Amino acid sequence: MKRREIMESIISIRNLNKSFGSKRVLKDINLEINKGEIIGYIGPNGAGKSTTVKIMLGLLEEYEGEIEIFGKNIKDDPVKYKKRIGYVPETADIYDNLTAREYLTFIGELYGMEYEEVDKKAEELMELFDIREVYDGRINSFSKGMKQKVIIISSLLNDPDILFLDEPLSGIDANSVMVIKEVLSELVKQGKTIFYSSHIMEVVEKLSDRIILLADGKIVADGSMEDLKSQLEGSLESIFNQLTGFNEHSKIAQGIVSTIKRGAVDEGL
Ligand SMILES: Nc1ncnc2c1ncn2[C@@H]1O[C@H](COP(=O)(O)OP(=O)(O)OP(=O)(O)O)[C@@H](O)[C@H]1O
Repeated sequence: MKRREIMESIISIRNLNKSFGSKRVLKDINLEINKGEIIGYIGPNGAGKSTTVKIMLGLLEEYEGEIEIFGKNIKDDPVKYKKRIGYVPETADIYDNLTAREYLTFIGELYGMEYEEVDKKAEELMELFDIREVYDGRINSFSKGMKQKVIIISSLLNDPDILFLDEPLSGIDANSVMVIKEVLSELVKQGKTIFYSSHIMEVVEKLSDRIILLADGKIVADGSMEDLKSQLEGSLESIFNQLTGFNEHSKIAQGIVSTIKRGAVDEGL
């Protein structure tokens, strides 16, 4: 633990189990997350990462086990804790027909902020994220990265204590990625907690002070990058491969390439 002297649990997950029909998706998840941690939550496609996040956000209500956020069971008061969290979903249903100003002020007002206050804050954040010129443009005319920036801004308007980020940098250019990484590190220094889910291992490795690896609904690793490296060798990508038992990338790639070639007409161009 780098920065904190006293550990204060901010998210506590106990014996979490979740099934969709007969399929068990989360199997006995236990996690204590402390204030000020930046958690890299990783795992193969379908491991159960989004499901865990959706349960914590109160978007999926049927599950077994207990979840406490800010020291209270989320089922006891399913509304209050949400005012103190921000969420950047993997795919967002953003109101495309609105302008960024309309959308962001609407979100701010949902959090109970005054229109003038949220309007000013949103405009300043648009400026800082280098998209001020489209504040009054309709979101459906934005590029993927511009939309993603609007979603990130919307998640920060209420100055959340916990930020859940699901693949937040997708579509964002390299300069803005540097800014956002810096913002996240700064927020953590101020005591915010960040739950960061991504498949981009380089970013997770650099950003997170604790990495949790989920495979087939179970936690298979939980520790700092140094902890993981003391048990296994290589980069986070290679540790990920080792812990998920994956060593067939060349064979699979060759299979894909030879399948692509099959049956295609060679025009001899
Ligand atoms: N609403 C649903 N109904 C049925 N099955 C679901 C539902 N949502 C998720 N699942 C299943 O639960 C499993 C975990 O899905 P989840 O989206 O949590 O994985 P993930 O780790 O976030 O994957 P990815 O990295 O691809 O985003 C998958 O097998 C998925 O098919």
